[in-house]
Amino acid sequence: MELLGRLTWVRRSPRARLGAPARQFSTPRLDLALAKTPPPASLDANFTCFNQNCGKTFSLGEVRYRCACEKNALLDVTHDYEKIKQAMSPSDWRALFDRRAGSTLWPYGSGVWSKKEWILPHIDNENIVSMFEGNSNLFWAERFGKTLGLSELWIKQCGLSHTASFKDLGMTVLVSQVNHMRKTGQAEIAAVGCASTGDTSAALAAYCAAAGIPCIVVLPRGKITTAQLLQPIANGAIVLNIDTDFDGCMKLIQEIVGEVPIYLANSLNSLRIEGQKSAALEILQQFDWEVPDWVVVPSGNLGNIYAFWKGFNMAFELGLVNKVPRMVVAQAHNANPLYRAYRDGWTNFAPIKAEATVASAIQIGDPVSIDRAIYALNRSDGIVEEANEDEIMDISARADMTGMFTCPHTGVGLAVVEKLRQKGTIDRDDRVIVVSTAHGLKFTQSKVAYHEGKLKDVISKHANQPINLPDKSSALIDALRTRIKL
Ligand SMILES: Cc1ncc(COP(=O)(O)O)c(C=O)c1O
Ligand SMILES: N[C@@H](CCOP(=O)(O)O)C(=O)O
Repeated sequence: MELLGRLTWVRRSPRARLGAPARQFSTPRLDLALAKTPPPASLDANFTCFNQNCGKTFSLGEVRYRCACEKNALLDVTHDYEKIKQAMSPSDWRALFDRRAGSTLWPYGSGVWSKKEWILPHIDNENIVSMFEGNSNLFWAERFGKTLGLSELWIKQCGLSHTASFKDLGMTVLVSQVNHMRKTGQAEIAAVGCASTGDTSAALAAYCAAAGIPCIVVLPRGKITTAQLLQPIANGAIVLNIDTDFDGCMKLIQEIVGEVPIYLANSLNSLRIEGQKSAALEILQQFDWEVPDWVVVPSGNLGNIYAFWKGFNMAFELGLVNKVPRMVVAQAHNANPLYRAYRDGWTNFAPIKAEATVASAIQIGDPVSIDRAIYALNRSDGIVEEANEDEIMDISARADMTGMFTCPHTGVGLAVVEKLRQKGTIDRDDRVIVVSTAHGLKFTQSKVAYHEGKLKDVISKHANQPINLPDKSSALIDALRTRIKL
């Protein structure tokens, strides 16, 4: 059945304006009933060992984060691609996802649950914990792109979300599965817990509060922002401040979930990946299923780069697109274990002691998803690049002066794009997506310090200080004359 539909929220890409043919759509809207299409009964998903030679599988109803094999490998949520292909044609899947996203059809309006069949097909809709996550803005940074010599620089604003970071995407899936397991008696789970640099904890606290499930967050004391600390406090989570760094917190949470019935919510748990991969499918939808050339992801624990690749690759394997983009991991120089391994030709990966960085959420030296990240980079002709503190804050300030309000992690991504453009790795007309992983309003401390010229290792070349004046119009005009031609 060929389905026709009007994409109500696809932007006409610059290529269309530049004369390249953009796909024309018919005007009739898809039948509303289509969007409510129940998942084909045969679709399901399982945990599978990430080690390709193992083959062990486990029910998603099990409390399990790693395989039982001798490698104790991570897991991956796997779907039966043949059954998905048999269920509907690629064009029908595209049309179904397009019709649902952004609608008020529970739970399908969510950017994640509009792809339910590709994420958690088995879960009862009433057990889904969703706050309309996803459907984030894909912003054409036309003016700033020109300063970098790019005609198609786009920002996927995953930080425009319920808790102001991309973590909501994975958390809706994980907390929904926990809710489902508790409601169906599949497992005794007293609470859900995570270690965090501040965004995972914020997302977990919000979704647990929405579900009425107890939440525990383990945080590196003094190393997260005020906004990040306030979120789990406000959502009623048990907030444990530990005198260590994130890597120390990650070690602790893994120890306690092995001893008491607390369910682990870090992206070591592959359920998180399933939700986060939906942002890749959204990018394809927003470009009318055209595949971008580059996707740049600021990275720390390395779950998100794999999630994005997995989303693009699922669409490719299932015939909805004809390729995957080149993936780029962007790291802060002060927390760059993957960059070091890449620079040394993948000969050896060694955890490091991550140093303080303005990109505080990626101050991670011992990433749990190292194998996943390398797997994704090897299958997308991927690149790893880094940016130092001055490069991060300088380009953040330049981007902000074109209307953005970047978090420092977005700054890492932009700085890496600038480097790759300057090297000629990225061409002028390549379509480049930088994933903005959080909202700048969660990270104001570093921005304030930048404009006050108080950041270590940073020259505030674009500092913009407020002018304090008496309440006299003449004083204001005099001050303005020093700034603009009147
Ligand atoms: C704002 C922000 N950006 C980027 C990242 C990196 O994502 P990942 O840990 O999946 O590499 C994180 C968390 O780790 C984050 O909180
Ligand atoms: N930046 C993350 C660190 C943990 O990453 P996760 O993928 O394990 O959740 C955070 O915000 O805590």
